[in-house]
Amino acid sequence: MTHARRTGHDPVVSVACIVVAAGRGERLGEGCPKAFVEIGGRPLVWHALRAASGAARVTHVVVVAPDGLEGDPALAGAVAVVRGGATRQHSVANGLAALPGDTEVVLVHDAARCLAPPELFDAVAAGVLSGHDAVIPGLPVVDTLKVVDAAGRVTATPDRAELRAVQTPQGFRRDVLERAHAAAVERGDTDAPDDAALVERIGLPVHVVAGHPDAFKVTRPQDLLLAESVLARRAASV
Ligand SMILES: Nc1ccn([C@@H]2O[C@H](COP(=O)(O)OP(=O)(O)OP(=O)(O)O)[C@@H](O)[C@H]2O)c(=O)n1
Ligand SMILES: C[C@](O)(CO)[C@H](O)COP(=O)(O)O
Repeated sequence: MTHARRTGHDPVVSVACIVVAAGRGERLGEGCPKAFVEIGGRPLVWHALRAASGAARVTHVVVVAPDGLEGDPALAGAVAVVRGGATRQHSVANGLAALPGDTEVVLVHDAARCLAPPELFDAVAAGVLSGHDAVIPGLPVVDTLKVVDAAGRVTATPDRAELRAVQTPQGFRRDVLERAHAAAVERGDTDAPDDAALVERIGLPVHVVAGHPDAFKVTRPQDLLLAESVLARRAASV
């Protein structure tokens, strides 16, 4: 995990993955940081780190951890562990500051999307290595979405065919992501919904590739049941 590997493209390209794991998990309500809630007997962040490290194109993994948990054994194997910030955006910025110097491509991944498979990391990295500035995985939405005003009135029904539910890992040329975060600081933005939104704000294109159903975000209690069932399905298929 800490060695730059051949990616199929010469010369060797260093692809780092920042796993953000410093959130509180208020919607999950387990009373501890969400990334340290366990499925299959291991913390969510352990599963996320394992998947990122298992991707053929990922050469380094940096974890952004909650205060006081930087030394947790679940994080062994990361090239660096840094402390989280007040928002996801701040946590990613802390991870960016800790990247190995030779990093050219950065993937940013939510520990909460703990079951995203290694192939998804590779597909996103491949998109950046093929020349895109920013690549994100997305799935078609299954519900009809409405735009609603403050009074609860529907103001629009967007065409579902044009919408995607986006996931992580999201991949970027390192210089692009650093520029996007620096511009956010200059504008005073502190809580971007995702990193792609910051790249959009500096006017650069973001390319969408196929997402994966297992890359869902553990957000509410029922998501833990789904995660356990995905692990059981995987165990049954080996
Ligand atoms: N200050 C923060 C906030 C979020 N995250 C990370 O960003 C990812 C996506 O965030 P989310 O699912 O919203 O996690 P929480 O903020 O923990 O959830 P909640 O909003 O329910 O408290 C998670 O892996 C989370 O650990 C982070 O590293 N630092
Ligand atoms: C980054 C993300 O997972 C993309 O879907 C999502 O925006 C995180 O949102 P949250 O509000 O932090 O759960």
